[in-house]
Amino acid sequence: MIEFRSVGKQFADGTRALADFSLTIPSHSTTVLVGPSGCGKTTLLRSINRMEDPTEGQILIDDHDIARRDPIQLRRSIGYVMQHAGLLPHRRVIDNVATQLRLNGVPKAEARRRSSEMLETVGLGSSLHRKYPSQLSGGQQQRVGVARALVHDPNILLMDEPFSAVDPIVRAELRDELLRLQQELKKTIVFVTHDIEEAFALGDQVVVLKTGGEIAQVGSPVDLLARPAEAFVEEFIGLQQGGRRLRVQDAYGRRIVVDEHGRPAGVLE
Ligand SMILES: Nc1ncnc2c1ncn2[C@@H]1O[C@H](COP(=O)(O)OP(=O)(O)OP(=O)(O)O)[C@@H](O)[C@H]1O
Repeated sequence: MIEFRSVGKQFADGTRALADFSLTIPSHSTTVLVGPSGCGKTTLLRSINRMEDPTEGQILIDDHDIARRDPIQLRRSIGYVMQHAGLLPHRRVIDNVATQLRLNGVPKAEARRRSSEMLETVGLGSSLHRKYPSQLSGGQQQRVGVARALVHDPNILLMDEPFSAVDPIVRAELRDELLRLQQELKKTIVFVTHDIEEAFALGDQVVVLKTGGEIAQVGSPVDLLARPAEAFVEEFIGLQQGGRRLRVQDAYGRRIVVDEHGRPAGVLE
């Protein structure tokens, strides 16, 4: 469990990103932080592995205050995936992944074996392992980024808009792949996005943020749709524009679901 207790963050230039932010992130499930640009999502994420330190309040992982942990040790114990995979261009795919283990003191042969297995797990076959990152597609590079983040078997995986730089089809593929992986691995995932569809697809818990890191609502996708806490949430999840209002129409004896424009969206079983 990750717990934010009255966390505040003011940057050196005086910008206040967070004030009195409190949230509990349960273990073994996916929490998505979603909100408009600049609302503090990345700052929240980076404060979990101490890439940023709060200026007020506390963050606890399994009841231990992370301010007391060595930041480098902490960072190495947590998986982190960024928007651009951030791979080392002069290193082969397998070595990009293995580096993570080598830093944690795993011998070279074992590091390569485990890296190879993890690359297979994220859907990258052995023919790609000895290539360089520039020889891979954007989606494949992101998969390497995920493999690198998971290879040392961290309990926590932080993902900062990991799929936003790839095209929509690959993005959907990566999203489905993450759902599959998570069913198997049951990590504590904290996922940042400004895309509400992605938040609904991935999140067990979705946190809708407003500017200044203020929480508009925390709940499951069903909670947000059925009981939006305020107009901001309704608008953010697309209820006000009517985009999520579906209706049932009868056609040829079957019940067809249509959207607000009357376009068919599916069949009701
Ligand atoms: N190093 C910094 N120095 C000063 N201000 C910063 C710094 N990093 C972020 N900020 C500011 O803090 C606020 C929150 O930024 P953050 O990157 O956490 O937002 P975000 O929700 O992740 O945005 P986006 O969706 O655009 O990535 C913004 O106002 C931003 O300009």
